[in-house]
Amino acid sequence: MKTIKKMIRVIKQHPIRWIVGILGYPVTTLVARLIYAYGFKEYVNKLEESGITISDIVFILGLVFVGLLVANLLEYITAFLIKLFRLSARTNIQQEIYTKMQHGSVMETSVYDNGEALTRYNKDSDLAAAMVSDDVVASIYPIIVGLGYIVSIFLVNIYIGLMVFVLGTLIIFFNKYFVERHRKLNRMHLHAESNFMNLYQNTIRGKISIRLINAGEKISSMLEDRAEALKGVEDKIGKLESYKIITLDLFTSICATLMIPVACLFSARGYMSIPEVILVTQLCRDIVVHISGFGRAVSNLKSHEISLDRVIDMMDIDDENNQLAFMYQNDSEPLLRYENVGVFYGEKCIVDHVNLDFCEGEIVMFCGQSGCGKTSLMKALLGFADYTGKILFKGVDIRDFSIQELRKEVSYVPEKSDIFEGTVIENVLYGDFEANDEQIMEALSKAAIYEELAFDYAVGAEGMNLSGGQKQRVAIARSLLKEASVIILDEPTAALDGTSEKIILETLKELRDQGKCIIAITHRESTLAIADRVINM
Ligand SMILES: Nc1ncnc2c1ncn2[C@@H]1O[C@H](COP(=O)(O)OP(=O)(O)OP(=O)(O)O)[C@@H](O)[C@H]1O
Repeated sequence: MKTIKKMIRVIKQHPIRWIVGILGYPVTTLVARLIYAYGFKEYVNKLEESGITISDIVFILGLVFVGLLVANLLEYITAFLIKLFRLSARTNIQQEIYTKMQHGSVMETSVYDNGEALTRYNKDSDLAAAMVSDDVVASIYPIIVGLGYIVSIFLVNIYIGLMVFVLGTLIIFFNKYFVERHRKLNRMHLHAESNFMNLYQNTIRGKISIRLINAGEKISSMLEDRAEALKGVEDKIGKLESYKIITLDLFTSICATLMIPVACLFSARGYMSIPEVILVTQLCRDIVVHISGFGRAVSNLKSHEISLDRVIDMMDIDDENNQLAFMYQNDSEPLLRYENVGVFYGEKCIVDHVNLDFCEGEIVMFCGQSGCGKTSLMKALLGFADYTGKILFKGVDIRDFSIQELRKEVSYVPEKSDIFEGTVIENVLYGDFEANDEQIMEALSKAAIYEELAFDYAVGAEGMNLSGGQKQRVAIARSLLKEASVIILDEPTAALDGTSEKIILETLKELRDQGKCIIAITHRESTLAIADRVINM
């Protein structure tokens, strides 16, 4: 029941396509086979009649041919529909994952590091889509078609029908053991794959550091170990599949073969005609194929359910609070107030009982021991860390209005900003995509970067061809482009030379004079010098 509920979540986006695709394919296949069987029977009957003409035979065969053609055409259309469903289901899942990574709570999304998020986005979304489409078709198909065949055998001879039914049920029960083993191994496989991907991603990201500390060999050997672990699980899956072939599949095929002498015996005793023996033999072989297919499909369905669970985990991430904006200015209140605030990462309390006020038109600077929680206090305001107590913006508890609205009012330059692949201008535009050239130039010049980097200078991935100070200044220019009333800067001048620092500090003073609230975290004496207030934590 739980599995069905999970599946419905994906199916409900294209229900018609799914229902027609799932049921249409096996039903039309069954109809095609029945037309064939009926045509075969009629053909044999006619051959046994005296006075049969060529035109009678042509008429029967023609009728069967047209019937088969229509049934096959419908079969292909429904097969196409289910393929279409699979593709759109995968795209929808990926889109939801992508959206959650963008809009889900930062605290929850940070659990998924790069490798894990990528495995879920690429592999799990594909397997989850396969589960609700191909695996369901592959499970229903043998039930509908196989049952149709068993009924046909019952109609020919009830005893052989009963034997086939009992053996088929027995084989399905044996299959259960392999399904469970396969599911366990598949879970291990996904885990091993994520493990490998995580380290692989880290080696790409940290390629410079790895060279600097001469850790290449160590990392390579760790990667090899993880690849080996992955291969180990793949070997186990391969062994299980081979074991299944030489036990269950062999048993299934022996059962089907045994039906031939039994049918011959029935024929010798006069209970069946020779054409019926041929028909039963043929149908028994088909049933074996369907029973094996059913086993494989259920096994895949159960294994792929793990992937569905993994993508649903991500799809269930809560969106960041997006209540309606509810902002008003209460002049008697400070712009920003921390009331008895404690910041937490999970159970870990970083700071507690913090009471602070920040007003318009002032520069407040934080300094204090590394790791004492300066950045965390700012992260709480931006919704990146859990907190207790109250944070008030313009007199209103920030929990009472949307985090998106709040972020419009706050510009934040982290200690290490994200620099994206693209031009300088493209990087700065993240501050305000609507900004015009003049505004961009002003931001670049106030961030002391205007003369140094051309607008269209091509920035490499993660800003690899920019100096530390240039990255910092591009990030500051980006934050200046955003019209915010609070500007928070984490170590804004740490990587700057004296001249650039001077320009940035002038800019901060200018912004303060325009009524902005500037909050900076710094340890640098020359930067602290322009503060109206210094908070020592
Ligand atoms: N995402 C996180 N999960 C768990 N602990 C965290 C997380 N981020 C920071 N911490 C911990 O919170 C504490 C405070 O970190 P924070 O970055 O706020 O310090 P800071 O005062 O800004 O330090 P610095 O001056 O070195 O930047 C540290 O002990 C850090 O290990």
